[in-house]
Amino acid sequence: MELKNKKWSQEQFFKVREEILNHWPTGKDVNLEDAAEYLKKVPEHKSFPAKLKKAKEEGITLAQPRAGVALVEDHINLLTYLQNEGEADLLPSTIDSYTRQNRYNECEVGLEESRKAGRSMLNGFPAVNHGVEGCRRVFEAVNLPLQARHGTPDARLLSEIIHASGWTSNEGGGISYNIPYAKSVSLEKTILDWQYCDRLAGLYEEMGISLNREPFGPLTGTLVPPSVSNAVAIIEGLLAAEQGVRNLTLGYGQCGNLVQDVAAMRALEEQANEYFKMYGYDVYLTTVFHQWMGGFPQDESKAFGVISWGSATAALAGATKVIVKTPHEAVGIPTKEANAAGIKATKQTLNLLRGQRLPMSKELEEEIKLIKAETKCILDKVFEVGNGDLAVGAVKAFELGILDIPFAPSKYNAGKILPARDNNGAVRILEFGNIPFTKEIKDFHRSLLEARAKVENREVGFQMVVDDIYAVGKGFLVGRPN
Ligand SMILES: CC[C@H]1O[C@@H](n2cnc3c(N)ncnc32)[C@H](O)[C@@H]1O
Repeated sequence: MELKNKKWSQEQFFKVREEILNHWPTGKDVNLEDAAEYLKKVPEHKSFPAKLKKAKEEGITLAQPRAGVALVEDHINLLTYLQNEGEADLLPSTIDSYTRQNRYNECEVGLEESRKAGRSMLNGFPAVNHGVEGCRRVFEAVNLPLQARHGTPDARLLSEIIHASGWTSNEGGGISYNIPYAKSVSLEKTILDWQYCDRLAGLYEEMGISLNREPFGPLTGTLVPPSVSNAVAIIEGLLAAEQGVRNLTLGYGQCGNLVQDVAAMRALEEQANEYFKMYGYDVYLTTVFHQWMGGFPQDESKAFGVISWGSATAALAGATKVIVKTPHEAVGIPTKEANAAGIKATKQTLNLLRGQRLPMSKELEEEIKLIKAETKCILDKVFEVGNGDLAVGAVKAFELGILDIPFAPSKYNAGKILPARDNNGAVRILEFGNIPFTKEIKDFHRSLLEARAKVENREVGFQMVVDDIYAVGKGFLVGRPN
């Protein structure tokens, strides 16, 4: 099928659907009419769109952890603990790495090993192998909305199964679940495959069932400049809207400087809404702020400092939702206790800051303007190289380095862009590659990096990037020279 940013016909969709439901035996248990009936019975308090809308109207920030283990019963115990002890507002099921690569055979092995070992031998919940039956058991056991969180380039079967199971939100996108997650999967394929996932959500919308879609905002989560991640978020939002998605959460990964992070969230929401309006999409938009996605301190007390700073920033930015980290972030998959502790620390901070927003200031206003201007430079070029087609333009933009994500593993990513922090810790750009910013914007970034270099009595250069990558793990924001 030729890639273009056009809503799939039902014929196109059902033709592909026949094939993907055969990718694993559990696919045969997915029945659209049965799924629609099941979804129509989802109560408000277990619907992602409903709960997000309520939070946005009340001006509060919801807390959502990541969590996933191999066996259904253990996963139910984990989610129930995070709901009752952790006081989570929304629940995930973080899907395991084999499922993300469609390696369902390995999931079977991991499930068997988990039963034998009495603990999870997978790094997440293998939803495809558990199928609708297992995923519905999870959904019926909890009392909060449930979302699939993963990193799956081809999530077509996974999306069919989780939505048929009452899970009213799905994370991911054709760019955001490819470039940071895969090495050699073509963008044409993943953008097409995610058009399928969005068209599925659109189909349910047409049946009167609202489902939430959440592109993965942070991307590599390593010093990603706000305008770069905002551009990708808006592109994925527009691609989803074209397939009939009506309820979107666009996201951003914390960089660490308060004014820049609040500006990024404000710019994202305002600019995304401008584009939805410009292209005539009726989208209900909410936002998600991811607590620091880079290297974490090993020390758990210091980790709580990072978690609380991310929570405070999310609240002051007025994010609809914040994704929670845990004090085990530096070591691996958290215990349920550590996961719950991360949520409770987050909610304590959110509650202390309830109703507060970072006041407008000259600094904040300028940062919002800068991020919007940069994002517009990128999006204008994406449309141009795609001759007006956003899907084609996105693929071309990566080929030309117009879209370029720092430290991404994908061979389709140019990898020429190099970020570094300025003296206040805001993420700026040291090497632009082919990112199409104006000379004025490039000079502005350079001047800020020169100012830092002067303070640190060193040259602007790659060592700053290296120092910044390790800084937070060492307890600082800016990687100062020794
Ligand atoms: C996007 C990466 C984030 O997802 C987290 N993560 C990945 N798998 C799991 C998991 N199974 N349980 C809890 N957190 C998880 C990981 O710690 C990191 O913060």
